[in-house]
Amino acid sequence: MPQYYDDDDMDTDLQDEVPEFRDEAEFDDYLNDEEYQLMSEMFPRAKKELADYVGWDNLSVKVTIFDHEFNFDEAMIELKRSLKKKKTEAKKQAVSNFQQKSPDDVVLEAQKKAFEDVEKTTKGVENIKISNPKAEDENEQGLDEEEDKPFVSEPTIRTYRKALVPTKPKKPIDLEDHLQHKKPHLSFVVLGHVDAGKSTLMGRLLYDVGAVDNKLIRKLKKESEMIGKSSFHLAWVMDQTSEERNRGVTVDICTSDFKTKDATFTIVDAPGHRDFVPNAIAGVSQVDVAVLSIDCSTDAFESGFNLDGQTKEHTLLARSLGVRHIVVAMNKMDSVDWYEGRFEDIKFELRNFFEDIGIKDDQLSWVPCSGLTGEGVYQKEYPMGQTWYKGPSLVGRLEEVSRELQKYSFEDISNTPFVFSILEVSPGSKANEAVVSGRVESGHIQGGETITVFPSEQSVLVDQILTGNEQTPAPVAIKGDFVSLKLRNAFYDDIQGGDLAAVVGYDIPSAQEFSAQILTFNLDRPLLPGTSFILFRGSCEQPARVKKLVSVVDKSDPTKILKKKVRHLGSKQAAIIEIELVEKKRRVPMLTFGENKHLGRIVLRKEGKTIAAGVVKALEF
Ligand SMILES: Nc1nc2c(ncn2[C@@H]2O[C@H](COP(=O)(O)OP(=O)(O)OP(=O)(O)O)[C@@H](O)[C@H]2O)c(=O)[nH]1
Repeated sequence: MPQYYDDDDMDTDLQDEVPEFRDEAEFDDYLNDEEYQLMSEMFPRAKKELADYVGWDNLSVKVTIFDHEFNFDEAMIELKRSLKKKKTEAKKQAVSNFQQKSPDDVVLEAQKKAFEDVEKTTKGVENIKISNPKAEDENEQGLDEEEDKPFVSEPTIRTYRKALVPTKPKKPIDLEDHLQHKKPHLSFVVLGHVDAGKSTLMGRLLYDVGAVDNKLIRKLKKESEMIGKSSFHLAWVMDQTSEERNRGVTVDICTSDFKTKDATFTIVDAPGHRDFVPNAIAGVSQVDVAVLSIDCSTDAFESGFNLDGQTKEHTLLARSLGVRHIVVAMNKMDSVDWYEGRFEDIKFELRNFFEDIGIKDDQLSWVPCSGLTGEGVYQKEYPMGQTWYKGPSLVGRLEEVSRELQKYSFEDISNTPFVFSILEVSPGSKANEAVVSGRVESGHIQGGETITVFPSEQSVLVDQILTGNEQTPAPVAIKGDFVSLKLRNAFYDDIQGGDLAAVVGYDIPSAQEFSAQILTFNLDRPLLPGTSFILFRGSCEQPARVKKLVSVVDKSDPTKILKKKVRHLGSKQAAIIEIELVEKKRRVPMLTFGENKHLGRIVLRKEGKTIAAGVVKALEF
């Protein structure tokens, strides 16, 4: 059984339960339609009113409102009488935190922009006619559920002649021999709270492994000293070395490659908004490993981890999207004099959370380090005072993980069809050329082979494979590699970030509707048929809505149906649902989880919050 369902509880304060009902969902079910409607209106108001109180949970609040026959004021008086007010200290901290721009604000802003950008992103697809201007207007309105009506008409797509017969590589290689001699390759994303030191850590890492030269460092140091923030020069390295990509979709991903004696690496980064959750999703969905930067300085962990839960959300997403290993960089240890107690306390708390969401100990590594001073990052020795940690440095651990994860299976790579996720497309030097960059999702490809790009279904010739920051030609690209493919016979206009490509003979269908197995997160409002949300699949994000709630299933055994005829879904329920994409200007190529473990994963977000994660079960049921 897939292991992606979990029993997480993001809000530790909200755990007490009233005995008559096992959970909130059971209570919601008990209400009749009229009561349910009233509760949906009152409950969000009640939550707002109780924001300064501790010790309540969703169920007890709902039951109290119910017991008071929906007399809101009376219910509030009773609840407040029985609850404790938050301590002033905690409140002060929360106030100062919320004075900053919250990640959700950033998300909402960006999602609004995403909708405004819909036209821009589809520009260049001149062959698609939009024959419902009303729907276009509606779509620009943004996130309002009412506005997310599907377009009535189907798009008209230019048709291409799809190749049916594969072409042979120009210079065939001995794949088995190649795999035996190839250094393992690992792609990873860096996650963590705002100011957790992610950029500084990656800058230090790239500098220490020799991926950036002294000249650049000197230049950045001078620039950062000029603004009185000399420590920032390391944080700027990542932006300078990343190959910035303007992919015409709503999130940007850039990659930085580096190599050591034992392995090659790709850092997948989302510049501009490193703490912007949709970017984190896009980044996480491209990688096997996440480096989670934790700020170990005094009090920082407590505010970052417990208050706004961003570290928690990132981690939960990493797990939902199938990340196989998390290296926890216990960062800024220099600021607490490498005190072992601090390391252990934070590790203890984090470990409990990881356990709760189903991440096992052998999927985790813990490395004390300092991005600023460099100890624990690559080869710089720990200071004298640090005698308690004997393990590898951050890079050393990443090398080990790359070996553990990338035990190449010749059969797997040679027998599975080549599938490629396109992140960016740019025109080539000639009229019928295009260069697509992205990740090999399965199989392998060589120059001279023909592939088909979906959804346009144009068959194109792979002229050259280019890899690394320098874009040097390579004889082959295999599963997990980040490469650029120089294509011939391509209509550049009709390829976009989010498209998929596959070897001739392997068709990738486009779906407007599909069924999915999901697990809901903590919900403010129940998920109903018609609820609109943003669907994330890899780097692709699309407005979508719930078409039908099919069944509630057992979390630990999703084949076990607990309930049919579902009217709504509450928090932390596992369910089978039907999803409909409402943006019909361009079709979306989809693969099920059974066909591809990476591309078959989805995340559902609404109003800046992740509401569910899951897998695609079947297309066009
Ligand atoms: N003492 C100490 N300070 C650090 C370390 N790493 C980063 N900092 C400081 O922490 C602050 C944030 O560092 P960044 O690298 O910008 O953090 P970030 O997570 O990339 O920040 P955002 O991109 O804003 O999310 C800066 O003032 C850094 O100088 C470290 O290892 N030790």
